[in-house]
This record gives sequence, structure tokens and C-alpha cells, in this order.
Amino acid sequence: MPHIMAEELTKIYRVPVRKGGLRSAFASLLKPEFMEVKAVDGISFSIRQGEMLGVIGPNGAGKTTTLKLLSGLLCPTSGRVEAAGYVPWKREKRYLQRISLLMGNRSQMQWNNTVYDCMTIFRDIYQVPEAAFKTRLTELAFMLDVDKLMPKRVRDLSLGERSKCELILALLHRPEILYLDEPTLGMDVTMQMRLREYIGEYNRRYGATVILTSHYMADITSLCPRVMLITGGRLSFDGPLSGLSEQLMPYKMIRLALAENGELTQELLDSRGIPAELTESKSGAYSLRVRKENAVQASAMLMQTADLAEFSITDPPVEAVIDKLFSGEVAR
Ligand SMILES: Nc1ncnc2c1ncn2[C@@H]1O[C@H](COP(=O)(O)OP(=O)(O)OP(=O)(O)O)[C@@H](O)[C@H]1O
Repeated sequence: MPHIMAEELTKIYRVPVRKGGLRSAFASLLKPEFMEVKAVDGISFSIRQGEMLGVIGPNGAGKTTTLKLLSGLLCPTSGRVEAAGYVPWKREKRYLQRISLLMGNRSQMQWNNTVYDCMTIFRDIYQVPEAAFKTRLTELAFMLDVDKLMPKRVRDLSLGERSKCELILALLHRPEILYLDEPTLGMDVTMQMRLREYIGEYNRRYGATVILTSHYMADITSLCPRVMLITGGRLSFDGPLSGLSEQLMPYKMIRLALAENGELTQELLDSRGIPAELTESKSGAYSLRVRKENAVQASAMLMQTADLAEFSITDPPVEAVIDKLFSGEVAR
């Protein structure tokens, strides 16, 4: 049985339309107009217990709305959703105790409290036994290097420090499902790596299901064997990362270096009918892009045409695929 499943999940926001000008402002008071924003548009998927899933997509694609629907912060407009045997939007206490929703751009902590006070408030809300609270807090604070922050007021923390404390709060009650929305936001590179390591470790140790959104591809590539790509509220891809590049960029990269005094130009490639596009050339080293179906033919022709010192053929890096997707260069 899947741990989480969604069927034709849809969320439409109803947003009041505000027009400029005094007359229109009065008119909209008397007869308000609304427009509909379809943030999530009929997506279906299922997730096994213990899976780590990365949700990616451009700004405004519907990633956060999906996490809010799964965690029960929002009620779907239509469709079905179930997690750990519960219907999230019913917000049953037993469900809320099994999950955590961490949003990198929102704080769960009261600004005037000390960090330690926030921890004890969460301990009480989730009824974490005192001994377990102490052990978990000590371990997490050590791992994330925040021991010294405990007496500090939340309003005095830097963004990265706050993100680390938010993660501790999210893990104190040892949830079996972690919904992480941009968890590494504002952290320096070392801390991002440490946090990733810990999330991986948490998943392995407790068999937790983790659903993660991030614009940092390293979060996704290092943690998530499976990715879902959401674009315009729809699920455009669900599968392994490598499959995503197959779908979005059906190309191979050829890198080669020529033996002394050789030169490779686009004109030469075209004149010999080699189906490849020269994308970079630097001191005798070249990068070429070829469509997958032409890779073998292009490689053979290159070997006949030029005196090669080095030759390799690879898939495009996933970061390049995502960059292209986010910049709108790849058809969605
Ligand atoms: N409370 C809301 N009311 C109205 N529209 C909303 C609301 N929240 C989100 N939207 C709209 O729904 C769409 C999806 O937003 P969502 O926050 O889910 O996207 P996202 O993929 O998480 O984006 P980002 O990567 O920028 O965080 C966007 O068009 C957004 O403007």
C-alpha cells in the first residue's frame, strides 16, 4: 500500500480582482469580481514508505501548493489525497503528529522567544517525552552546530541560523513523513551539505518518507532517486533523474581534444555532413552537442575526420537540463 497517494488532485485559488481607479474600487466593493488560479491541475502519484522524492519546477509551478495539500494545510478543490492512511485536510491530530511541514521561507518560531523556548513549546505541542526531547535536541543541535544559539532570541538569528533551528523543530517529534519546502534556503554551502547528509541519515535510520522541493539541484541530486517535475500545475515527469534529461534534452555531449595543430569549426562539421553542433572551443578542446539518435554516426565521422587526442561522450549534466527548463528554453 502506498504511504502517500494523490488522484487527480486539483487546487484552484479564488483571487479577488482589483482594478485601478476610484469608480472601479467602489464597483468592486458592491460586486466583487474574482478570478481563478489553477495552481495544481489534476495530478496523480503514489509514494512508497521510505521513498525520497524531489519535486522540481519553475517558479509558480504549484510545488508549494502540492506540499500544502499533502500536509493538510489546504483542502483540495477536487481529487483525492491520502497520507499514512489519513485524509490530510481533515487535520486529525494523529496525522499531524506523524508529519512535519518545513517551509524555508516561513518561520514557526515566535520572534521574541529564545530558540530554546521555541523547542520546549514544540515539545509540549507534540507531547515529546522529556528524555527523548533531551536526547534528540542534543543530537540535532550538535549536528547542525547550533548549541550556542539556544539562549538567543529568534529575531536576532541570521536566515541560515533560523533555517537550522526550524529543521530541528520539524524533527523533534520524529515524524514519519517530512514535507520539506526549500529547506536549505539561506544556508552556506557547508551547512547545506550537512543538512542534506542529516536528512538522508534520518530517512535511512527511521524509514521516513521525504518529499522535498528545492531550487538547489544539489539537494535533489544528492537526496532524491525519484523526481517529479511540475509545470503549470501539471505533472510533466515522474521518474528517475536520468529519465528527466532523456525527456527534456534528447542530446549527448561529445568532448574531444585534437592532436597538435588541428582545428574544428562548425563550417568543417557542416561541410562533412557531421550531425553535431559545436558549443564550445577552448585551446584545442571542444564540446559538441548531438541528438541521441545521431550520436554513433557523429562519433564515427568525427574519428575519420580529425586526428583525436581525447574523446568522450556523455549525457548532459542534469543541472544544465534544469537550467534550460527554468529559463524556458525547453518546451514544457
Ligand atoms: N494563496 C494564494 N492565493 C492565490 N494564488 C496563489 C496562492 N498561493 C499560490 N498561488 C498561485 O498559485 C500558483 C502556484 O503557486 P505555488 O506557490 O504552489 O508555486 P511554486 O511552484 O511553489 O513556486 P515557487 O518555486 O516560486 O515557490 C502561482 O501562480 C501562485 O501565484
